[in-house]
Amino acid sequence: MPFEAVSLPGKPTAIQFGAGNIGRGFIGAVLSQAGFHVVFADVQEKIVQSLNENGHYDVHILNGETQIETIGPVSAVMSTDLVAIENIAREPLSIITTAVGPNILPRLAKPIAQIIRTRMEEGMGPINIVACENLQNATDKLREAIENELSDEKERLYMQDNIGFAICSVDRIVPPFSSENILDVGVEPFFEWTVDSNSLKKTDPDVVIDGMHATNNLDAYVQRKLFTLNTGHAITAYLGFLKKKATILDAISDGSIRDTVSQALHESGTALIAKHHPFFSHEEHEEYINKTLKRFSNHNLRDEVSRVGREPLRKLRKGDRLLGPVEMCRERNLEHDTLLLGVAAALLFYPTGIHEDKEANEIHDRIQQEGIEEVVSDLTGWSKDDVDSQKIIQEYSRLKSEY
Ligand SMILES: NC(=O)C1=CN([C@@H]2O[C@H](COP(=O)(O)OP(=O)(O)OC[C@H]3O[C@@H](n4cnc5c(N)ncnc54)[C@H](O)[C@@H]3O)[C@@H](O)[C@H]2O)C=CC1
Ligand SMILES: O=P(O)(O)OC[C@H]1O[C@](O)(CO)[C@@H](O)[C@@H]1O
Repeated sequence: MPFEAVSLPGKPTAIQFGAGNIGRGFIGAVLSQAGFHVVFADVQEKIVQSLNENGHYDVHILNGETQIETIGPVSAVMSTDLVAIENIAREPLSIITTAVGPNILPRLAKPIAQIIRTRMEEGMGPINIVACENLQNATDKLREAIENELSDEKERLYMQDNIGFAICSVDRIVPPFSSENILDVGVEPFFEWTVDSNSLKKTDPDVVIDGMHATNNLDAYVQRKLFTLNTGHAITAYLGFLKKKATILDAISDGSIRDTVSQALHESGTALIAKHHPFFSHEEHEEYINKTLKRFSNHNLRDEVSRVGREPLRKLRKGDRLLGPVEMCRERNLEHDTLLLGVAAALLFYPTGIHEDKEANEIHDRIQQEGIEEVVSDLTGWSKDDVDSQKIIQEYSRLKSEY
């Protein structure tokens, strides 16, 4: 069934691809509260239909008290419906955001290329695109995919002059939430959305977005978040899984897991401070680590270790939350044994039943078929006799026999 996004006179439009946890619980909510008419583009017909029928939804701030923010007016289209997408392109659009998952991101190239093409044909002015995914340089990857989707040099030149592609760091824990209304979301109180100010184009209408912080030092923010919050979260999930803990709260409440995660974050932190000095001081970073550990201990969130550990192959990519801080430490000759333990724990993540994970299965099968040495060497790019490869394998064997 086709869905039309209704235009609201006087309000600038924002398209948010992905009406999931982060889409509704964070980015869509910030944009709506900043004065945009938010049009969600998703592939789930049920969600799209509900958004159009209700025109709003509730964000429950999970802080132990009843705090609800109603977000609206909003509407939605199917991201596969290129006619509906084209119609939004003609609106007073100023920003496109995404939160669909790094593996899905390239699929947005087609609808976004359609928006760019339509705006070029209509002689319309600049807009900005910000991919809000847990992936370094996600927006750059999206831009490459869009570039390949465009038909000719004229479209590419229009894109170069009129489309701002800004990378960002997106930080708010939004686990799945159960409520009578499928649109409602439950979020932690904390949020931080930081966008690269150097890449933003001036748009018309130009709206100052409260809740979006623009900086010209984005790399430092991205790495601080990815190599602290996400590194700590992932290691908590993988160690929690091994100790049969269901949730992040259960896992972080285990003293030995907490100590290990804290140690890993201090290893990563030492490298972050060294790399981004004087952007972070020791004192500030210590506070950031403590705040992160506190966020994992939020008694009002039910965040399963299976969700936080999901897609371990992606999390084990070079530059991501596990090997990223390890490389930073290796480059500087800094201690990183606990981070290597985290890598070993990720290799043992193997949830079954309703939590089964394709990537975890793939790792498991590859280790069975090729052996742990081969898999470690392939993922890390290090030789089999590299001292860190050996350490990962030792930790892997130890954890495997212990749990
Ligand atoms: N949930 C969280 O706490 C946080 C998530 N992130 C990142 O945000 C991104 C989204 O994560 P979540 O919201 O948790 O996932 P989610 O699974 O709740 O939402 C993803 C949404 O994308 C939609 N989708 C899938 N294919 C699509 C397509 N082709 N076009 C349009 N929509 C499509 C899905 O139907 C779903 O509604 C990920 O990159 C994640 O790493 C970042 C920070 C926090
Ligand atoms: O969304 P991903 O990249 O699979 O990883 C889960 C992580 O993302 C978050 O959802 C938010 O940053 C965290 O809860 C967790 O660290």
